[in-house]
Amino acid sequence: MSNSNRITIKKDNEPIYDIVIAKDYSLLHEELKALNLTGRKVCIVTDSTVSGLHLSSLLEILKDYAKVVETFTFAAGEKSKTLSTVEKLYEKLILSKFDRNDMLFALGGGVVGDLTGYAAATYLRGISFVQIPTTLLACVDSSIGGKTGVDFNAYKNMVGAFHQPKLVYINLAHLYTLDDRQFVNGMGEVIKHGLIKDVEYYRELKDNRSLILKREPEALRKMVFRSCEIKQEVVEVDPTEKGVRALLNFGHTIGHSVERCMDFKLLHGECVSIGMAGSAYLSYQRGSLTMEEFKEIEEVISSYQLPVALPENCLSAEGILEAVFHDKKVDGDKIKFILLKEVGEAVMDSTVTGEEIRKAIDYIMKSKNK
Ligand SMILES: NC(=O)c1ccc[n+]([C@@H]2O[C@H](COP(=O)([O-])OP(=O)(O)OC[C@H]3O[C@@H](n4cnc5c(N)ncnc54)[C@H](O)[C@@H]3O)[C@@H](O)[C@H]2O)c1
Ligand SMILES: O=C(O)C(=O)C[C@@H](O)[C@H](O)[C@H](O)COP(=O)(O)O
Ligand SMILES: [Zn+2]
Repeated sequence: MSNSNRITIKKDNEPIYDIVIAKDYSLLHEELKALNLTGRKVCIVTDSTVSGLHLSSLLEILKDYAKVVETFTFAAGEKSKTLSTVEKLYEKLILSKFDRNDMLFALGGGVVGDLTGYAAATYLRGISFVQIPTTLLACVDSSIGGKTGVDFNAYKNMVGAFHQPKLVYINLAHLYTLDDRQFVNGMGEVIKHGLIKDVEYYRELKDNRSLILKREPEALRKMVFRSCEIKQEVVEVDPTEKGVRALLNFGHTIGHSVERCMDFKLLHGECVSIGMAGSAYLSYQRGSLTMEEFKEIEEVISSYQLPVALPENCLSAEGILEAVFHDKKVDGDKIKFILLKEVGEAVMDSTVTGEEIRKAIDYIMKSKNK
């Protein structure tokens, strides 16, 4: 794995933005100079938890580069990822007279990043934004690739836009204030990367579990770097999800539905983990995975203390199936379902029937968390 600390995301071979992976904020200064914020206003958007932990250090740095530094803080959690929070942010930007040359900084997890990106995509028909992800999930997944948006009527990411950041700056020090549940939540997306794209990486995740769970600095840096590379490989080829980008949705069709049906009491990475177990079951039923491979996937997910089964007696299979057909992968009366062709290679399949998905849901309802 690379010792580099930079990944450049390109479009048609032209660089569009960098992901910088650092142990602190020391590399941010050069990046801010390059963004040329002189005379500009910036607004740091963050949530109520991150603001108490990490806002002041970023604020102090930005004050040296921008004319005005505003902050906008909203209540932490998925339930804030709505148009009404975006409206409050628009109000703040209008009152502070933000113009098209001013910039937003998303400091937080995927909720902050998705919401800030959407506000940036739509305010004045589009202003620039920077991603400073502070959860593992946001570092390896949501801050990269320009998918922005909010939930609507509790349906996930129903309103959104593709809008690429100017920079993704990962300060790995932030990952040490995450509690264990939030840390392993991000491992759901990391394991997904191995399963869909890189069997060797999946095996490393299996073998290096104790170092990763301890957040040993070099193991963490390497893992974040490799996951960012995998996300890069996919989003560069297909930035607006016309094709292969859909593979990043492995586990999400069922996962998003579980998130909604659980009223967001389970976290995104936890629901994706349950969804991956269901989708791996379907891949096994279709004959592309052996029983041993399928069981190993469940074991690897469980070994990170992530769920592979639904909590007992709390959901109806019908309700989950109904919400599956409202997710964004519906194409007429078909659903673009992501299966594993083999461990380390995902494939999109539009022939998966409602009956098959129902069987997978029944499986994750009846199976037990290990
Ligand atoms: N755009 C994309 O490509 C993409 C990809 C994956 C997930 N997502 C979205 O991302 C969201 C999930 O992201 P998330 O798991 O980061 O959730 P989140 O943003 O809600 O963060 C999780 C919790 O951790 C807290 N937190 C954040 N950083 C912290 C830190 N350094 N120390 C202590 N606490 C911290 C937050 O306050 C929050 O309570 C979902 O809405 C999901 O749909 C988007
Ligand atoms: O970047 C992508 O593309 C992904 O699908 C990454 C997912 O992990 C992420 O949860 C994404 O927000 C889901 O996209 P959606 O289009 O199904 O809402
Ligand atoms: Zn996801």
